[in-house]
Amino acid sequence: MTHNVFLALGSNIGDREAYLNEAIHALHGHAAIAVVRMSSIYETAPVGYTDQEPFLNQVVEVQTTLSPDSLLQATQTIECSLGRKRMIRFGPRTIDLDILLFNRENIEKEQLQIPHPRMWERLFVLMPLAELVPDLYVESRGQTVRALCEAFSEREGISLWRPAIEIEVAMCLKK
Ligand SMILES: Nc1ncnc2c1ncn2[C@@H]1O[C@H](COP(=O)(O)OP(=O)(O)OP(=O)(O)O)[C@@H](O)[C@H]1O
Ligand SMILES: Nc1nc2c(c(=O)[nH]1)N=C(CO)CN2
Repeated sequence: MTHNVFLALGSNIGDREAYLNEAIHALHGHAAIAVVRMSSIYETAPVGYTDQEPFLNQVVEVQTTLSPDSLLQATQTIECSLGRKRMIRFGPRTIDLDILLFNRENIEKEQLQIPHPRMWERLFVLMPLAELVPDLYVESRGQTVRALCEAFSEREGISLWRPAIEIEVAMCLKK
C-alpha cells in the first residue's frame, strides 16, 4: 500500500542548497520512496534558538510503502549520512528531515508524533506546505493550510520569508 507523506527539510550549515538537494536525491534513491512534488526553497530567520545562521527550508511530498517507523528510520539514516549531529536542541544542522503528515494519520508514540507537533506554529513549514496543499483542512485548527499561513504571516510580518531559490527544473526525478 502506498502512503502519501509530506516532509519538511531544513539546513543552516555549509552549502545549504546542496544539502537540500542531496537529501531529496537520497530520499528518491530509496527503493521504497518516491519524491513526487517539491515546494520552492525559502530562506528563513532561525526560530526557537535564534543565535544561529538563517535556514533554507523546503517541503516535499513523497509516496512510500514504508511504515511511519521505517520512514523515520530512513530519514534519520539520511540525516546521519549528510553529517547531521545533534548538539543544541533547535540548533544548527546540515540537514533536518521532519515527517509532517502521513496520510491523515494521527500517531502519538514516544519517538514519533504525526502530525509533527510543532508544524502549525512554524511559518517556515506552513509557507512551503501551502504551496503544495493550500486547501488541506487542518481539523485541529479549524482552518486550511492557506488560511493558517496567511494569518501567521500577517501576525508576524512576512518580510524575512521569501522563496530563495527557484526549483531547478533540470533536477527531474526519475524512478
Ligand atoms: N514527526 C516527526 N518527524 C521527525 N522526528 C520526530 C517526529 N516526531 C517525533 N520525532 C522525534 O524527534 C526526535 C528529535 O528530532 P530532531 O533532533 O530532528 O529534533 P529537532 O529538529 O531539533 O526539533 P524539531 O523536531 O522541533 O524540528 C527524533 O529522534 C524523533 O524520534
Ligand atoms: N527558520 C528555521 N528555524 C528553525 C528550524 C528551521 O528549519 N528553520 N529548525 C529548527 C529545529 O527544529 C529550529 N529553528
